[in-house]
Amino acid sequence: MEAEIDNLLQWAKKKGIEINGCTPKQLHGRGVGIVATRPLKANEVILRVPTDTLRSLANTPKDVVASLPGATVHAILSASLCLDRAADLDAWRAVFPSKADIHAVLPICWPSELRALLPHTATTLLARQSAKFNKDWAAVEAVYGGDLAKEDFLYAWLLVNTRSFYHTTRKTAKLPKEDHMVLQPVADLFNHSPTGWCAGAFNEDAFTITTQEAHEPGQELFIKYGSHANGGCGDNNGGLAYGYFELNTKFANIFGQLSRQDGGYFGHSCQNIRYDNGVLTAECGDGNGGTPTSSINLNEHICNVNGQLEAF
Ligand SMILES: C[S@@+](CC[C@H](N)C(=O)[O-])C[C@H]1O[C@@H](n2cnc3c(N)ncnc32)[C@H](O)[C@@H]1O
Repeated sequence: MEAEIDNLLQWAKKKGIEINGCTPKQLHGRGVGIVATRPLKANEVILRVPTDTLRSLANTPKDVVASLPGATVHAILSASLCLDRAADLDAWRAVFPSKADIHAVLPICWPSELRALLPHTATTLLARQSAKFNKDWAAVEAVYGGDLAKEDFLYAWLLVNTRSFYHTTRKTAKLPKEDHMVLQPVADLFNHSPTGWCAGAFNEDAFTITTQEAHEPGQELFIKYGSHANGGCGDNNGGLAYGYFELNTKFANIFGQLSRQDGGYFGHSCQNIRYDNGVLTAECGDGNGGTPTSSINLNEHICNVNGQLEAF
């Protein structure tokens, strides 16, 4: 894997992806992750991925998008990943987990006798995920069935599922949350930790990842993943607990549009903030002097996980 990582770093440099004080590394039990190569302080930008290197709906070949009207962005990005056989992608593809790795860890690929051992909550989520995949495959098979095998589409679909980020631009701010899904070479190598994570942020030009605390050389750097639409709320075990968090830390104002984002602090640039029947509404500055009214349905982003409110 060392040669593949060196190759990826050279490719990334050519693409304008800046990596500072850290490098991808094969880690026991976690595939590839990112580790510090020198002492890092808090607030250092360790990765900058220019917007034009993201794989998004906007830069998917127009013929692929046009051939799949009404398909989810997840389906379109996955089909495009399968159909794109350009050698330019080889450096990135070489560090993907293999099909065998994906099959080993993701229950959607497991035989039914193994799936039967899953706890109830996981079975519910898996049923939702399988339904979403089947719908996406039906849309793609109808157009590309002669060219794409279901197994290859599933592999690409699961890569998108486990490696995509949410990224909003002025153009996409008003689209549904799922339409903000993008793939980000190199950023997709950060593993997840629920604590001690680095912060991701984006603007029109780039996506950046910044340390929030000091790291020693060799220490792994993590980010904190959000959930996908096909994740959603888990089941609970009964009983009541008091769940609380500050909405301001979970939602952002993106060019006048309320959006789900950790550390978003929408309250800094929105006013007349109100809440009615699950919907948060406010007048939010759009950066052009306007303050359009924006609403977001909190039920789509907050759930009760075993008595604790969680945003996803
Ligand atoms: C965005 S990728 C991260 C890079 C990945 N490790 C790789 O080799 O390409 C997400 C996948 O990494 C793995 N992963 C992420 N965080 C992890 C952790 N804390 N421990 C173990 N595996 C993790 C899971 O398989 C997850 O689906």
